[in-house]
Amino acid sequence: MMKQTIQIFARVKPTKKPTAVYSVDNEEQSGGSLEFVLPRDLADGFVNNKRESYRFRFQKVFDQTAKQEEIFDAIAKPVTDTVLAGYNGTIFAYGQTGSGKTFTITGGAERYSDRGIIPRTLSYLYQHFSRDSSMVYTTHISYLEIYNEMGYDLLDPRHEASNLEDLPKVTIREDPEQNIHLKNLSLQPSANEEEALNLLFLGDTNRMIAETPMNQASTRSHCIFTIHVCSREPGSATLRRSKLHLVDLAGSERVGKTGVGGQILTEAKYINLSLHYLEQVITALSEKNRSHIPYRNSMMTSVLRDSLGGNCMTTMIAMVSAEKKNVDESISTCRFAQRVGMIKNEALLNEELDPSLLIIRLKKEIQCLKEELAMVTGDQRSDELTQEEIQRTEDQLKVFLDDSDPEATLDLGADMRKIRHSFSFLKAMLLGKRSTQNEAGDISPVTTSSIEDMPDSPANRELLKLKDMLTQRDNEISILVSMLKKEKQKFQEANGQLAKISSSQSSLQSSSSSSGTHAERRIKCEASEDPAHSENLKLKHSGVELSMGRQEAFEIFRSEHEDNITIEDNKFILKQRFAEAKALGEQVNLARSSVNDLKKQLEARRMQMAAQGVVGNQPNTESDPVQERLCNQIEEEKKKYKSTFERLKGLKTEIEHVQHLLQRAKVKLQKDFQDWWIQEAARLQQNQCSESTRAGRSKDSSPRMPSSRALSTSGPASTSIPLTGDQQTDADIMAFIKARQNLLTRTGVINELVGDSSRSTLKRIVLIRCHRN
Ligand SMILES: Nc1ncnc2c1ncn2[C@@H]1O[C@H](COP(=O)(O)OP(=O)(O)OP(=O)(O)O)[C@@H](O)[C@H]1O
Repeated sequence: MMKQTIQIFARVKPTKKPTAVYSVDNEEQSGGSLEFVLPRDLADGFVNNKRESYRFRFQKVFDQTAKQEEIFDAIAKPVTDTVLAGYNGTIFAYGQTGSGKTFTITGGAERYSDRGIIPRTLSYLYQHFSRDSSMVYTTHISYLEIYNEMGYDLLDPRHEASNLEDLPKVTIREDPEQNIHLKNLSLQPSANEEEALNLLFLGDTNRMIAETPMNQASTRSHCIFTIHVCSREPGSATLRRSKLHLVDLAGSERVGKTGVGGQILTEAKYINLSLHYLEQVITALSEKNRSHIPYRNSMMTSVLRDSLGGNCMTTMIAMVSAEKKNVDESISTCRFAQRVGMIKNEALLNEELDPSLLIIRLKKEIQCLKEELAMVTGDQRSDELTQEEIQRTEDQLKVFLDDSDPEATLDLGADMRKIRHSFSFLKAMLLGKRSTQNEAGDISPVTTSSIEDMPDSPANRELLKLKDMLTQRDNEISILVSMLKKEKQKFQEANGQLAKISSSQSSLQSSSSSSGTHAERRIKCEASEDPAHSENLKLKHSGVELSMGRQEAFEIFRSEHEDNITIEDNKFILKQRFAEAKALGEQVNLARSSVNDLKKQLEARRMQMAAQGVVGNQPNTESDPVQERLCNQIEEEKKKYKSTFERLKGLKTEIEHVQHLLQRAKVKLQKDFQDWWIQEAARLQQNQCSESTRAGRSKDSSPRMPSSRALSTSGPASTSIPLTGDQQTDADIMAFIKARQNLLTRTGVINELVGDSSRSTLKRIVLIRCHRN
C-alpha cells in the first residue's frame, strides 16, 4: 500500500497583459510557493481588504515560461510510473475558464511541441511496453464527458451523426461492494500509440462538434480521459489492473461573476453545482473525523471517488492567471488547492487472479480431490478404461521408463483402474522381453543383474566402455544441436529486424510518396488549392454537398479565418517532415545495405583464412586485422542505422500528431463556416422581408446593384436579390434563397429587421462568380 497526500502543483499561464504583483519561489526544501501581493485598493472589495499578501505552498510552481515537456516530466511521469507498477493514478487540472487546463492536459492546437499530458503519457507508456519484455501489457481507453450532470461517451461512433441529447447517457451503477460501474461508456482497445492517439483525436473532435455558440461545451463540461492498463508475467495467472484518469475540469469561476442568463445560466449553475459538490467532498475529506463523504451528490465525484481519498495516487494542477483582472479567481483556485493538498490517499496494488486461468486450476484441483476421496472411501470406479485413457496411461508409463533420471516419478492420479492397468502393462513387457531373449538362443540368459553380479567380467567392462562412449557422443550431439539452434535464432532475429525496418520504411515512404495512401491523400487534399478537392466539397457533419456558390464563399471564408495561418504553417511543417522522413528512410536503407555488404566481405575473408589454415595444415590462430576492421565497420554502421531509425520513429509520431492537428483545424473551419453560413442566410432573409414590406408600402424603388433585376416569379423575398444575368448562377442563388426562406418561415425566424451584411456576402459570391465567368 502507498500512502500519500494529493500532490498539488501550480502553473501560471503566460500573458502579455499587465499582471498583478506575484512571485514564485521553488528554492524551498519542502517545495515551492506562489505569492500574490495586492495593493490595499485592489484587495478592497473582493478578496479581503485587511490583507495584502497571499502565499500558497505547492509541490512546485511552474511560472509563465514553463514548457509542456517540463510539466510532463515533473507531474505526469511519476504518476504514470506508479500506474505501470499496478496502482491507480489521477491528474486533474482545476482553474477558471481560459487558464490553460485543456492546454496542459490535452495540448495546444497549433504546434507539435505544445502536446499536452495525454499524448506525452501515451508515448511514454507505449515506449515502456515495447522495452519491457518481462510483462505482457494490454491497454484500453475510455473518454467520458460530463455536461450538465449528464455523462456522454466521447468515443461513441454515433456521436458524429447525432445530437448530444439523442446519444445514450452514461449512467452510474454501484455494486454491493460499492464499486462504481459506468454503463454505456465504451472501453476501446488500443494496441499501440497510434491507435490511442486516434481515439484521443476522435473524442476531442466529437467534443468540438457537439459545441455550439449557445453551448460552449469545452468550458462548461468536465472531461475524463482514462487509460486502463492490464499487465501480467507470461504464463502467470496473476493480473495487475490499473487506471490513469486525466481530467480536464470545467471552468471554476463563480456563478455570481458570470452574470449570464437563460440557458447559459442553467449551465453555469450546473457547473458550479458540480464543482461545488467537488468542493464539498474535498472539504469533508480534509476535515478530521468526518465519516460521511458526499460522493454520491454528483456524477463527477462519483466517478472520481477513488481518486479523492481512496485507492489512487492523485495529483492536482492549479491553473492560475497572473493578470490583474483574474487575481481574485487565481487566489480562490490556490485556496482550493491548499485544501486538496491535505487529503490523504491510500493506493493499493491492484492484483487479481485471471478468472479463466483460476477456473481451470480449480477444476483440476476438484478432479484430484474427487479421485483421492474415491480412493479413501473405497468408492472406486468400476467401469472400464476407455481406449483413449489406456493409450494415455501407456504413453505416460513409457516416458517414465525411458527417463534416465532415477528420481523421476509417475503420476497416474488416484485412479485404481489406471494403476492396475500399469502393472499389467509392465508385467507384459517383462515377460515379452524374456521370451525374445530365449528365442534369440542366448547361450546363457544374461540379465542386467547377472552382469552386475560380475563387475570385472570382460563383457561388463566392454559394456561400461560402450556406455561411456555413448554418453560422450550424446553430449557432443546436444552441444552441436544447441549451437545450431542459437545460429538459427540469430538468423531469424536478423531477418525479423530487416523485415521490420523495411515495413516501417515503406509505410513512411508510401505516406510521403504520391501513391495515395490515406494519410497522404489527406495531406494532398489539405494542400490542394483546387476548391473541387480542398474540402472534399462536403460538409461531413451536415451531409450536404456544397453548391458551387457556397464553395466559393467557403474559399473566401477559409482564407480569412483566424486558423488559416496555423493550417498553412502546419501544412508547411508536414511537407518538411515528409521530406526529412524520406531522407532518413534513404539513410536507413543505405546503412542496412552497407551492413549486408560488410557481412559478406567478412564471410568471404573468414572462408579464405580457413582455407589457408587447411592448406598450411595449421589452424590460423593469429588475429586477422582485416577481419577486425570489418567487424568495427559493421558496428559503426549498425550504430548509425539504429540512431537514424530512432529518429525516423520520432518523426513518424510527429507527422501523425501534426496530421491530427490539421484534421481538427479543418473540422473546426467547416463547422465555423456552417454556423456563419446559416447566420448570413438568416440575415439575408430578414433583410429581404423588410425591404419587400417597405416596397409594398411606398411603391418606391430602393437602390440596387447595377446588375440586379427582379424575378417576376419569385414572390416578395426575391425583389431585391442581386442577380448576375448568368442563368446557372441566378438559379443557384434563387434555389438557395427559397430553401432558406421555407426553412426559416417554418422555424418562425423571419420577424425582425437586420443590417445588410448578408447582402454584401451574397454580393461577394455573385462578384466572384461574375469574375470567373
Ligand atoms: N502555457 C500556455 N502557453 C501557451 N498558450 C497557452 C498556455 N495556456 C493556455 N494557453 C492558451 O490559452 C487559451 C485558453 O487555454 P485553454 O483552452 O487551455 O483554457 P481552459 O482553462 O481549458 O479553458 P476552458 O475552461 O474554457 O476549457 C488557448 O488558446 C491556449 O492555447
